[in-house]
Amino acid sequence: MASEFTANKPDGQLTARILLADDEPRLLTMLARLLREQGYQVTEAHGGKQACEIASKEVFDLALLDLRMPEVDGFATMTHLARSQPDCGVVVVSGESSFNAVSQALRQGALDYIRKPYDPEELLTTVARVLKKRSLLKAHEHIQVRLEKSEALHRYIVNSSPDIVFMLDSQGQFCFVNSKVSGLLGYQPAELCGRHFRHIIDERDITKGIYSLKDPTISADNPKTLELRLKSRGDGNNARHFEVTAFPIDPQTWPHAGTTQGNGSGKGARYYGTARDVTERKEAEAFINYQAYHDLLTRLPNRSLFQDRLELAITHARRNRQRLAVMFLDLDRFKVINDTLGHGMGDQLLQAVAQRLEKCLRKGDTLSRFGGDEFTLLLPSITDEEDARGIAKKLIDALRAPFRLGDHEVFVGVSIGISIYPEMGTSLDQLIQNADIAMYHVKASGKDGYRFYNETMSVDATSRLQMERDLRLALERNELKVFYQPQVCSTSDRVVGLEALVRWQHPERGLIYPGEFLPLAEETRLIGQVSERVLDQACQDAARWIRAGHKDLRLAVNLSPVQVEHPRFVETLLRKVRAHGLPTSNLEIEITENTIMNDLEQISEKLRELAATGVRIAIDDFGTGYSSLNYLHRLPIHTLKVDQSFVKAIRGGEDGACIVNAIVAMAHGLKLDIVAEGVETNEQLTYLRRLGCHQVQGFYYGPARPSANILQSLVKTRTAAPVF
Ligand SMILES: Nc1nc2c(ncn2[C@@H]2O[C@@H]3COP(=O)(O)O[C@H]4[C@@H](O)[C@H](n5cnc6c(=O)[nH]c(N)nc65)O[C@@H]4COP(=O)(O)O[C@H]3[C@H]2O)c(=O)[nH]1
Repeated sequence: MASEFTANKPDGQLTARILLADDEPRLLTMLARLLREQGYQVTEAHGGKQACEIASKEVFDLALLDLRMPEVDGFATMTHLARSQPDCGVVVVSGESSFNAVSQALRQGALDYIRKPYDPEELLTTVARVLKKRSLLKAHEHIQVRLEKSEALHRYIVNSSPDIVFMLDSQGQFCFVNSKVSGLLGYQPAELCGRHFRHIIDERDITKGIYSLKDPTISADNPKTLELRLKSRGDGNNARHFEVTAFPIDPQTWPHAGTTQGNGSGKGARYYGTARDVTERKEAEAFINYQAYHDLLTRLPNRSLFQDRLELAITHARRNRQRLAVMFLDLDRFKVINDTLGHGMGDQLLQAVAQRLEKCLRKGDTLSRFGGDEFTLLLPSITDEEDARGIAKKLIDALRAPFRLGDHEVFVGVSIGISIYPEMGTSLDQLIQNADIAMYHVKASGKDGYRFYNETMSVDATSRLQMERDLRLALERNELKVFYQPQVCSTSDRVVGLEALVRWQHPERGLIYPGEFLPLAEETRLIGQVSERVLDQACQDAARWIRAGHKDLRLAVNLSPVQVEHPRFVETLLRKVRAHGLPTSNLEIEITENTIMNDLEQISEKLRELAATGVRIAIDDFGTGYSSLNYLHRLPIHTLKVDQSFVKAIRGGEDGACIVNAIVAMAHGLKLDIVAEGVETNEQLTYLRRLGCHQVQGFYYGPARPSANILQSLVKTRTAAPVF
């Protein structure tokens, strides 16, 4: 039970409550009067027994007790008071002056001893002193309790902080660290106290950490904030990122007393600091940064990072008079695979390609994904072109083996253009652009190879761009026309078929032949639109001629690989043919061996589907490609078209003639029709007739003509003169 001085007198003096216990009524009354005169609140007890009873009900600040009292003496009363009112002070006022009695009273807790008869002045002085002492003690206790509460609150706040809070001594050793360190890094505060702070800093940041505290400009008003990696306990590799703020503290201002509880007392502290875990933020920043400079699919540097590195490499090469190489790589057949097998497979393929390419490179080289199926490569220090040539060959070889994508095995090639600093460009843009131009020349000349840039290529590139623009316009303005070349029966001279051949009626350049614009159309994917136009027009024209009475007329249409490899090729083709009312049995599609071999499995299925509807299939330019007997009998092929280069060789027993012989024999053996292309002379015609090649096509019978000229030629038969 706490005893408080409950009221103040008007003059501000405390009014203490005093219990008097004496068995002599006269002395009791005198003492009570004396004390009351001083303003104290006095309660009188006649003997120890009554004192104990009163003390059980009322609260006192001080008890003045006689020792010798009947029934319950002063010692017993003290014992009772100590139990019931431990805060009540006791002063003994007794005639008993033996040493034993006095010392026992003091041992039992009496604060002072006044011997009877007492000097009133002396008694009042003692009472006032004891009360004052009691009051000071109470105040001290009160402050102590508040301090403890406050310290507990602060400790709670510090330990609940989301940050590590620490203090270091002048040597940089921990003298306090909050318990957050255990959750974030796994250390117990007690094991860190006394250890140097470098103990928890990642090796890479130790110098930075140590020098930061030595900075003469840091102060409480100007704390030092820096990012440090701190090691987790027991796992040096697993560092986390912290934003550490630290500043020196004036030791005079720091209360040195305190409990330790394992965290350290902060004694001797010279620096105070906090460490905020910013690992997640750093990781997010690192990821954003990575994303900004990398291609997430292949994990290769992206265009921006490549350009940064190239810029640096150029500066370095210029300063050291060195050379460097930039390569522009474009995959061959990627678009077809991507369209046919889907983008998921396409992505897998790009990843696999990137891995294979990377294996060919040295540390310091930068391979980047430039976009789509384009990659760029920087070789920062090469001695001469031979170095670049060696790498280019290695890259081409690396992609030669087939790639396994699910159940499919696919082949991709790569076309590589190379520019060398300083001979083939001195700036970033020039080097990349020239490598790109060189790459296009590889594509134009048959793909899967490499070329170094030279100045004549730029002219081509400019005209190529112009042509691409023109071709788009041509599609819009309907400048593409379909011409037809007859396929004639060599024995009857009757026109049995017409081959549709596209022409571009250019407003300025006149008639342009497909050899000039189809490769570009293939590269730029415009081939899809070009082919649709031709197919539409040709089906429409042929259907009209068939309706006009030429019901056996065969229409031969060339198809590009891009068309055939398209996933919905069969469906699209049949829809068009039927839309124009052309019987499928009157249509023959011409495809090259290379188109078939690009993906034998897929394409044979499509050809079977088409053949089942009556569409005929012809192999164009036969003899110039694989000429594999293996696929001939596995596919629904109706016609072989002998390439005109072999027909041209029918001149007095050249090898070409032998090839024609072989092809015709093979076609007979396989029961296939055969059409010889490029027949220009009577000699060739006679030779082919004798060989049993009954269908021919060529300038001998006339070139391809516009549709307006066709109908009349269909009714004519010829003996010696051309059809057209
Ligand atoms: N020297 C000579 N040449 C002759 C003779 N008879 C015909 N030619 C030419 O030989 C080519 C035959 O067509 P191809 O082998 O299918 O070769 C075609 C074909 O592969 C492609 N092509 C033409 N039109 C189309 C089309 O609409 N779509 C697709 N995908 N390709 C086409 O372009 C190639 C070239 O077509 P063209 O320039 O029209 O050239 C045609 C034709 O004009 C001759 O007696 N002597």
